[in-house]
Amino acid sequence: MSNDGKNLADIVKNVHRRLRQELYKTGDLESVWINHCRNVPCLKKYASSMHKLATEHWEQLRVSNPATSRINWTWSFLQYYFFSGGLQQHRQKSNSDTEWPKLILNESKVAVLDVGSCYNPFGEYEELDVLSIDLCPALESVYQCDFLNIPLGKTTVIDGQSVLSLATNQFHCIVFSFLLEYFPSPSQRWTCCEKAHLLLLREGILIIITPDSKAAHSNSKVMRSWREALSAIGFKRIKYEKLQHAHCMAFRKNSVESVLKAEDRELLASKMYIPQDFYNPSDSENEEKDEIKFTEAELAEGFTNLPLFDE
Ligand SMILES: C[S@@+](CC[C@H](N)C(=O)[O-])C[C@H]1O[C@@H](n2cnc3c(N)ncnc32)[C@H](O)[C@@H]1O
Repeated sequence: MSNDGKNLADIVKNVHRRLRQELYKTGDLESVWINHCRNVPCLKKYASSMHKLATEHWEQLRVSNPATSRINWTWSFLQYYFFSGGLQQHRQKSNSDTEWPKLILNESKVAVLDVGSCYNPFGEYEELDVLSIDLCPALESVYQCDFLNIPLGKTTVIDGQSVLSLATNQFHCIVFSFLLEYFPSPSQRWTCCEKAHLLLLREGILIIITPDSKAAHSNSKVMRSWREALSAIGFKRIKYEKLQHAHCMAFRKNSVESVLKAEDRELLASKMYIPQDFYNPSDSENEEKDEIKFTEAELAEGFTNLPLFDE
């Protein structure tokens, strides 16, 4: 990978790392997140670096080897599920008699919410009606919105370039592409997944893509833990594939509502961990304190192996 690509990937990874360090130092998740959202120069630098990294460097790889692309993977899954009988197959398997949402029949478009979109990579597909949102958009086609704190209600309200609220039971698909590992805490990842469940129509799809250049099995316990947590919300994993640089997963919203007790929610939220959550560079004993064991290499790198970075 070129030096330019490495520098851009470093900018992105350093923001993730700094958030984790701040949380470790203060233990105050709310203040860490508020301060981060106020740091506009940092958010803007991240947005332009991520945009450039994806469109100038990863795009080359997508052209030369389409099977490595998270965008292609997502599109081909959505084609299968919404236009080639996948939905009906899974409906039969789950013995559901739910009627197919009218929106699809009327407009022939899949309503997609792309969270943490950055540069609207799914805007290129005519069959998708995409609402792209980001904490700090890189392009005007993406609306500003902090998904962690956005109110959910009866209608989606957009004011200028910002989304002020999102309507529940509205979307056929929600995409978290390289989003969840941005957050320093499992509870924030869990909040995102719970919100996705409320926003999706029944039988809708949550796509989760998380970067990892290692072999599939090396982080299989992490992926299994996520699957268990999501299952408790009412999501069934119906597709998993390890691409060269990412885990790609499709979860189907099976149940309409999930009633979870506060203590269960806390336990389930902790299942949305990533290896770096356990890593503290200044305390080598930290690993010993945690129930879940990782090797030194896993702790140091974890999911921070962004595509192309280690080539
Ligand atoms: C690694 S980038 C991924 C960009 C794009 N989805 C892709 O696959 O290339 C993560 C993005 O998530 C955005 N993000 C982080 N927290 C967010 C939040 N709470 N609400 C909305 N977007 C958020 C960041 O601003 C950043 O653009």
